[in-house]
Amino acid sequence: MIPIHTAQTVREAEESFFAQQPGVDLMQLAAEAVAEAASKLLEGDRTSEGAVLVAVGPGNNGGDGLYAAARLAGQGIPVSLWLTTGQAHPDGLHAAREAGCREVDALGATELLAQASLVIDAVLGIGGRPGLDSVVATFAEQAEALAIPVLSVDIPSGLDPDRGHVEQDGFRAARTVTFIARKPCHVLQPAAGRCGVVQLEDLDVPVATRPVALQATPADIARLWPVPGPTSHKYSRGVVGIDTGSTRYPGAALLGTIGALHAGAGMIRFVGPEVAAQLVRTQLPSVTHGEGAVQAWLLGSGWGQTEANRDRLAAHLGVKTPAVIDADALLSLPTVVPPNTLLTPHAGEMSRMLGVERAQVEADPLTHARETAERWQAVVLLKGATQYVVEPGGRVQLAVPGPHWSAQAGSGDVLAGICAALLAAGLSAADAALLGASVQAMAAKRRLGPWPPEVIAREVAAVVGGFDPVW
Ligand SMILES: NC(=O)C1=CN([C@@H]2O[C@H](COP(=O)(O)OP(=O)(O)OC[C@H]3O[C@@H](n4cnc5c(N)ncnc54)[C@H](O)[C@@H]3O)[C@@H](O)[C@H]2O)[C@@H](O)CC1
Ligand SMILES: [K+]
Repeated sequence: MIPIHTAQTVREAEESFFAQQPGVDLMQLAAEAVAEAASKLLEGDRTSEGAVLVAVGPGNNGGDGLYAAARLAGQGIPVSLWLTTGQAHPDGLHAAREAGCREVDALGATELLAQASLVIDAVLGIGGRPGLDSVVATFAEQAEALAIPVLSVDIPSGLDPDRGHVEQDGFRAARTVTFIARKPCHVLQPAAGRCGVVQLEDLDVPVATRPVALQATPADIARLWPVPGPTSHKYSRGVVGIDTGSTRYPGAALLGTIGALHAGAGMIRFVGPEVAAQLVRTQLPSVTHGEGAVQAWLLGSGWGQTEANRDRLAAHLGVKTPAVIDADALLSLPTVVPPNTLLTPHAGEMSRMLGVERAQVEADPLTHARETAERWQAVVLLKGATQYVVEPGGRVQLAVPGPHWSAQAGSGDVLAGICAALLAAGLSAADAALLGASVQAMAAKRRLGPWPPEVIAREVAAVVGGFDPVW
């Protein structure tokens, strides 16, 4: 799991490091890493005038950029500096001038762009207020329009380091070299999409504070997956009870059942409406029909918004079996849900659950996911380009990210089914959510393109097969 830290936490780590080791110059270490990354991006194209154009802001982020500029100029690479506010880190500026960097103004920077091989974005880092001055914003847009690679120092300037929300257009980096720890903007969409490849340089500065979130990696998912052993049987692997679908939406029932089956459910009992049951029967012969003991319920997908939802939900929740509650059922929740319940809303559903606008959830998903988890004392999987697993008490985990092709009808139905299979296998709701969302993303990555959700669901089985240590 990759720890994600806020700008404040990173600052505190830096301060206590300085207190203990005052002789270490972190800015030089940062600049060295930036210069090395720049050299790699240049790929030998160092001849054109203004090969590297460094946009320099007034603070230490600009300082990193200036010392990196000095290093590159020292290697004989032509480097131009644009001091975006006219102010700059004094020692860094001195070093860059000494090394032979030349200075341009805003107009000169724009003119040079067409010939530049690389832009280093050292305007603002973790000390910046979100947003860019309009001249810098225009420059960033032009760099993107001309497809000039951008190397961002610490964060693409103008982003809020602690959020995934993007206020305005700005730099779109090919690579971001960040320091000490990854910040939320590096992993939360849509901001993460502006960072390009994120390269972490920890500078040997330890961070003692609890991370704000943990980002899962494919290796974490493989390690945590409940692979069956020699004593496993269908009941021990977990029986999933599925009550999903309606006359209007029978397909949702089939998709969730396909999801559960391909994620390794030991057995499935389908108890949804007959129209959905018929569909499942013809497509999935291993699914059984009718009531019986189950280890987890899958509820809500494709119910439609009807008065009957509250009773349909209550009929299953009464027995305190763990449950995945999805889609329309999320709007009929009782005030208390059984332990190990997983709620799987997207932003629109979460906004209705909380009685706020969808835009508010999208602008600050984490706060709203936390509020949802606290209100129902249940684990929440907030679906979207970034998939947040939030527990009551505040622990936040982020699923392995996947391609944006998955933003399609039916993905959520499949995902709920995958999570239900994991819940039935005995995982906690948080692990079921993290593994479920991650494995679907990993499957979508293997099947890149606009494949329908049931195809991605079948690919899940292939991904899970790779987790088996025996074969
Ligand atoms: N804290 C750390 O761990 C380390 C920090 N380093 C660098 O230092 C950076 C942080 O430096 P600073 O704290 O000086 O902050 P920044 O360099 O990010 O920006 C602060 C400066 O920009 C001005 N400013 C803020 N928002 C603005 C806006 N929207 N438009 C125009 N000007 C604005 C402020 O008045 C201030 O002068 C990091 O991002 C990183 O690049 C590295 O040198 C190494 C380690
Ligand atoms: K920057």
